[in-house]
Amino acid sequence: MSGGNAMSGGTLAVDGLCKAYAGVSALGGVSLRVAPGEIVGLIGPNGSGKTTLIDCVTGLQRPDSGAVELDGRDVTRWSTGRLAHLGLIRTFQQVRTFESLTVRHNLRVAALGRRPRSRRLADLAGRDREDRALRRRLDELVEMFDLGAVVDRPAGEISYGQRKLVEFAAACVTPPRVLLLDEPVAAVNPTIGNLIRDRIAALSGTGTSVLLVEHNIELVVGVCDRVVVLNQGRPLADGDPAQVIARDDVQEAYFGV
Ligand SMILES: Nc1ncnc2c1ncn2[C@@H]1O[C@H](COP(=O)(O)OP(=O)(O)OP(=O)(O)O)[C@@H](O)[C@H]1O
Repeated sequence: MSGGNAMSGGTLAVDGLCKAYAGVSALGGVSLRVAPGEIVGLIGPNGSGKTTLIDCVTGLQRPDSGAVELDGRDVTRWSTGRLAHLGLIRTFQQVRTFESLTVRHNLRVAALGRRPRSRRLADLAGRDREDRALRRRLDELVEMFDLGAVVDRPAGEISYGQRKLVEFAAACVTPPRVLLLDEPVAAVNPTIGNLIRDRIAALSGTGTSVLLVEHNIELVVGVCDRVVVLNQGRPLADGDPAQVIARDDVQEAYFGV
C-alpha cells in the first residue's frame, strides 16, 4: 500500500449491456469505451440507466446480457471485490461513509479493504499495524482532498460535501485504474465542487480512466474529453461534449426543449 505504487490506467469496454428490473428494461444494449487517462461523461435524464450501468459494471447488479472488459479481459459479472483488486473502483450517488468512524478511520477501512484477504486477516489479528506507507498515503489524501480540519471527526458530524470528499478520497487509497463516479458534485458547494473537478482532472493526468455520471453540465463540459448520452436505457449520442450537448435530440431528451 503506497501512493508510489501507482498502477497505470485501464481500458474499460462495455459491449451491448442489457438489464431489466422485473421485466422493465433499464439498459437496452449500451456500449461504451473509456481509454487510459480519458474522462468520459455519462449523462441523460433521470431514470435513463446511468446508475444501473455503473452497478452492472461494478458487480452490484448482474447484467442480463452484454459484456464488460477491462484491458481486453472479460470481467462480466465479477464481484465488486475482485474488480476492486484489478483497480476498477466506484463511488456512490448517496455517500456511504461510516458515520461513527473518524474521517481518517474511514480512509483506513477503505485501504484495508483493498488489501488481499491474507493481509486483511493479519490486520484483524492485530499483527500488522498500520504501516508507515499507509499512514503516508492517508496523510497525502487528507491534504489532496482538503480534509485536514475534519480528519479526526466522525464522518457523521461533518458536512455532506465533506463526506462526498471522504468517499472520493476513499476511492483513491490505491490509485484506481478505472474510476466510475456517480454524481460526485450533487448537492455540494462550489468550493468543494471545484476541488472535486481538480481531483478528477489530476487522476486523469496520472492515467486513471474516468467514467463520470453527472447532471452538472458545466462540470461535464469543463472536464470531459467525450460525452455519452443515455435516453431510456439506450445510447443517444457519443462525442465531443459541447457538440453533443448542443444537439437538438439531446436537448429534447435531456432538457425537454
Ligand atoms: N433496484 C432497482 N429495482 C427496480 N428498478 C430499478 C432499480 N434500479 C433502477 N431501477 C429503474 O431502472 C431505471 C434506470 O434507473 P437508474 O437509477 O439507472 O437511472 P439514472 O439514469 O441513474 O437516474 P438518475 O439520474 O435519477 O440517478 C429507472 O426506471 C429505475 O426506476
